[in-house]
Amino acid sequence: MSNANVKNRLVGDMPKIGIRPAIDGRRGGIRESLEDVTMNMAKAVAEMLSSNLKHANGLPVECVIADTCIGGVAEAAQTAAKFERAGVGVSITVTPSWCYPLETIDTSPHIPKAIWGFNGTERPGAVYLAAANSAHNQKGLPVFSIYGRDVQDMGDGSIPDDVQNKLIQFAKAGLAAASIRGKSYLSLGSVSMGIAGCIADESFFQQYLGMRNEYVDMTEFVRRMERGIYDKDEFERALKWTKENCGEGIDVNPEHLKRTEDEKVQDWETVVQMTLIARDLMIGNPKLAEMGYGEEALGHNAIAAGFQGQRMWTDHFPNGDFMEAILTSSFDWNGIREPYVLSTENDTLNAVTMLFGHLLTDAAQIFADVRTYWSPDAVKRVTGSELTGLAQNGIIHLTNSGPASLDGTGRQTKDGKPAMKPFWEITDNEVQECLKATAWSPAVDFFRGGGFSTDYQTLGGMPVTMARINLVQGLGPVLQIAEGHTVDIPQEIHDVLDQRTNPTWPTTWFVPSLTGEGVFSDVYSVMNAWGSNHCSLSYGHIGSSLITLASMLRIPVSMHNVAEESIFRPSVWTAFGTANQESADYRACAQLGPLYK
Ligand SMILES: C[C@H](O)[C@@H](O)[C@@H](O)C(=O)CO
Ligand SMILES: [Mn+2]
Repeated sequence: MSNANVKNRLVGDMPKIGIRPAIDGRRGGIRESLEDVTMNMAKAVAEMLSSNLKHANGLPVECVIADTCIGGVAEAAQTAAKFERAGVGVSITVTPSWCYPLETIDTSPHIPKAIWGFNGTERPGAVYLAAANSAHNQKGLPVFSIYGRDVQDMGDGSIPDDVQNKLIQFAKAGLAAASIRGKSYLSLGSVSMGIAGCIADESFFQQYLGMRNEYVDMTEFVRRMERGIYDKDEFERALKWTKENCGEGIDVNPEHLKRTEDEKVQDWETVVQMTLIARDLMIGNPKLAEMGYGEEALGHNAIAAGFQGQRMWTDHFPNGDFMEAILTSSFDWNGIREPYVLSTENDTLNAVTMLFGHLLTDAAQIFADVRTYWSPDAVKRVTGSELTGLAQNGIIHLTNSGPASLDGTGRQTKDGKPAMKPFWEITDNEVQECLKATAWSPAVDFFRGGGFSTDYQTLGGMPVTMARINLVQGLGPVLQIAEGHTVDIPQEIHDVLDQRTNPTWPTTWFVPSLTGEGVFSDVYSVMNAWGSNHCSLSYGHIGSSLITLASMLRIPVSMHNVAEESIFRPSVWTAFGTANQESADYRACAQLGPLYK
């Protein structure tokens, strides 16, 4: 595998989970009686988390345990220093006993925090938990409170399932926040066709995500193409792979607009070069240093990027569809690898949503235009046929204007059902199936400079979550979430609807799960309430994890269909009201303000 295509991070560079065993500091009996049981809780949590979690780049998740139990402020400070040296990004305090809250809690302002207070009664771990929660809340340092449902015996070293689930959900979201912090968003170009989501709002990136904004003009692609600033060997390999694996689809253009065969040959070379160049711009490439381009070799430390494309680029050059589709997929000519987060039309807000989804699921995301709500009546009128099954209440046509990750074909499987998986679970055979399910159609009239769009139909039956961050003046960022499923519809219906829309683009038919309440009372209302033209689609029902991450970053959730019992936010949220959680969420986020302000 080429060095260039590995996201060049080592285990040591990844944020760690810091585990803090807190203890009653009284010597002469109490502390001594608790040392082992407390440290063993820390070890059990570390073991459980590192065996259940990986970073999205495939590296193992490491836990760092405090050198001693924390009985007072001196040990709390020693632990904070150790964690800082070790690069801890998330902290979990565990205890089976009473301890002194203000002296033992983690007071670092930027690290997401949780406390597991053992549900036992020999020593009052839950009393500590409640007192520590109140200390955190009084100090404006939100903490996730974890308290098992059933009483355990003091000597019971196991972690109950409900506690495990909360620890995992908290740790995964906390690691996502910590992995984003300090990275860049790279705008390749600027605002596409007046789409507001393309505005890189620096305060949002800096204060809510802890990120930098980087900008490269699209002329940089021209410079690197014309001067050959890319790995030529890799280019030859990539082009060969592309010719062998990326079959050309139908050319639906009228004769006078069709690109000639010679132009198409040239276009393939251009789009493959663009793919190499965009990746190098994001993460750098040591090969470029060998070629004498030391500055270019470094890249922009970008964990996410977007390509403006339309219109300045696409009016003249081949479009970015191949580049966006391949980079956001879990494989290319170098083999199976972590997908890149690269947004179409440089929609920065959709890129951030994709980044959340990627870091929470470890898998590729589908970037989509939220194109059309097809009611059962409208479908009947234009096709003469009825929607049935999951599709019977209408369907939402998710179809990006050209590219989408090939994982979005749904040709990977989990337990025999369509899925989008972390790259380390994907097989060579599944890669072939994704490639076979995709045709690369010559771009239509919107794209005067040519290019090849990703034409596929997502298989039905995948549980998925549609999400989107919107920015609202005076309010800041808000997150929308709709869990649901991809659906198969009869091919004759698909063909009519696809033909009427654009037969060269990827299609996902989506049905949100209806709850009977608010905007989730019908499919139309979900579409009608969507806050922008784009969404990101993640595999699985991850609304609850998205809500946990959003609460860490103080982004309120403006709509969701997640069951109340699976919502997990810092304990201070309950102080903002318990009867109406949506309203409490807005007020908690507003009061706390962005994490990195
Ligand atoms: C081809 C068109 O310009 C599309 O790119 C446009 O409809 C969009 O996707 C807008 O988000
Ligand atoms: Mn679009």
